[in-house]
Amino acid sequence: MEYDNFSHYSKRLLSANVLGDVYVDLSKLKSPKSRFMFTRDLLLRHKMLAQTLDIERQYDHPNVSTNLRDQGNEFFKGEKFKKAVHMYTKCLEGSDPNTECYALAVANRSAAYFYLGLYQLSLKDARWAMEFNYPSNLSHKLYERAGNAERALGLYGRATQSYTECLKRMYEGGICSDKRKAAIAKAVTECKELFTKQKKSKKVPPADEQLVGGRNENIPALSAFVELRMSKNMGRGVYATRDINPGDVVAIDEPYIGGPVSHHTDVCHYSGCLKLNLALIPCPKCLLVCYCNKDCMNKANEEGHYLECPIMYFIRSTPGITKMNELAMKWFLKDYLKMGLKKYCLIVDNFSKSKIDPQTRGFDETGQYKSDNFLTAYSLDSSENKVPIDVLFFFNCIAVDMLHCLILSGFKIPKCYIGSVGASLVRILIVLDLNCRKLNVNAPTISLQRRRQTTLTIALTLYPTISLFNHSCDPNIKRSGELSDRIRVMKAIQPIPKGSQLCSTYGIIFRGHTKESRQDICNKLFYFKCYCQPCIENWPICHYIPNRLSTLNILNSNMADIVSSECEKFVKFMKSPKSEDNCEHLDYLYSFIKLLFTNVKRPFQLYEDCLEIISTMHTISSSQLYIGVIDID
Ligand SMILES: C[S@@+](CC[C@H](N)C(=O)[O-])C[C@H]1O[C@@H](n2cnc3c(N)ncnc32)[C@H](O)[C@@H]1O
Repeated sequence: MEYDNFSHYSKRLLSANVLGDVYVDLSKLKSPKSRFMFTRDLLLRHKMLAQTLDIERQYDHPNVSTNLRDQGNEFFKGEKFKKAVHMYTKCLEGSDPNTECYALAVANRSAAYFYLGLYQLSLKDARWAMEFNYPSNLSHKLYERAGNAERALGLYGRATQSYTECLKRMYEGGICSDKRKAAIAKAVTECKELFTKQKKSKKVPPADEQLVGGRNENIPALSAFVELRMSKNMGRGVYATRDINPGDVVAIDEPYIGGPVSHHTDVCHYSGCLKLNLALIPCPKCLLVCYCNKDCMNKANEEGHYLECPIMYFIRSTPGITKMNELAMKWFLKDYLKMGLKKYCLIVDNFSKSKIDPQTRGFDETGQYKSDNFLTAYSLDSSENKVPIDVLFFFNCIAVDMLHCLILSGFKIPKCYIGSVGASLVRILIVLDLNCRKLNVNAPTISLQRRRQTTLTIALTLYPTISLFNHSCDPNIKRSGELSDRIRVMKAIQPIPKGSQLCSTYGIIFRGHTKESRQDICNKLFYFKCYCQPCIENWPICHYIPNRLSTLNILNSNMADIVSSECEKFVKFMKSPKSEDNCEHLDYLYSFIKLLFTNVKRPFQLYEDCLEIISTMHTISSSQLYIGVIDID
């Protein structure tokens, strides 16, 4: 099963001999609220919920921590930096983060990392130490170290700021020699110069992308050249109202909610930021979420982190996909704070009672579909009635567990609202599961290889407008631009004639998987039978795709010679070394794919090759960005 610890709740019920009835009873209940309350009663009755939020955290005696740190210091003096890091880490594992010893050990480890040449780790620890109880009269040392690490990483803008802060603190403390101050002042000047030089040599960033034809009147994140239409097999979908060309921008969407995909990822936890940053600072209370800076931290608190903070540890121990559970709680708290409990419950209750029109789902009363609107996100596909009963029960249990912890932490919720909030959490979990976790092909990503074949998802993000696109195993639109950006730009990668549907891929394309395995994936992950062209026509996979022109695949015999000579040119193009200038190549590739689109029957190998090159060229490598992004603008 693809959810972690899926049998967490069912196993315990099974041992109490009640599980068999549970699924039957649950499936008889028609309203989400009654299902939630049923599950809650069950878990309470079988004492499966936490009694208290007190964590029995045993710290070492302060003497033990100090001793470990001293041992680390000895290794450090002897220039045995690896051993020093090991000792400081041991000290940190047993120390109370509220003590000076903890802050000193983090700071010392930062120094050891620096000497090992592990500048990113050194920087991270220096920033962490600043957030804890590091003696303020010594704080200039941390800023100097941060500056040194940033300088070594080529982050001259950040280094200038750190050295300047160091100098300021040296003067305030009045303890450093003039010689030391002069050295730091020199570092400030040098980094400033390097930063100016670096800025000048940086390539001009790509121009801001614009939606082709401007914004859509009713769906502002989509192009004016598309509209929503219903189809029997796919429900709602996005269709072209004019011919759309490869390279045209068809959607620019912002996430409704988002968070790092794992706590090991260097991504800011604040939903409105989600930037990569090698020197994130932790929330000083829970230490479990990290931010770029105080500004992001404050904004996240305004959106509800202060309410989830006391239960962060417990959410992290819930089964399922912890990061998704976290995101669900974050989503609820954000909207609870925006609307207040009464209004929130009224809205979610009305939603669950009303008959949903599949065509206008997610549009507001003024006829707008906006990605920043609660009901737009809340009404995204949740495959009503298709989610298996065991999965539905599992999500209900998680929602019960999380809400129970929230209440234990002091969150006030009148009894009459428990069912509404709980049921809304279940819906949020399912919407997130289907539209952001499994559909993470659109999520912010970094490349692990220069050619971007392998990427790593760094954040879970819910894009309400992009979620309107149906899936095709032969997508004609794809994400483009910087892959790590939280703002997602979708571009056409093939010609899309007026009246055709715009489809992205949910992660599978026909070239790599047989029809059976594609259908299997769509069914298992998204609960639908795929009705895209390659599935209906059973297109062959990769090595069976025709790679020669013949009377069988030339659609227009008058064009045969031109197509044939252009194909020869394209083969030469593929073999030739490429310059860095993508734009120059893209114009050529767009014209070639358009020629094949109208004249050759698909699938055809050169068409598929051209398509792949276009998709790759539309995205910007972020391997450099992983470092560069944290420098100042
Ligand atoms: C993210 S939503 C896409 C928008 C959705 N059609 C709507 O009405 O809002 C995903 C759902 O669309 C439908 N869908 C998407 N691609 C499909 C395909 N290739 N074949 C059949 N149904 C599809 C399935 O019902 C799936 O659960």
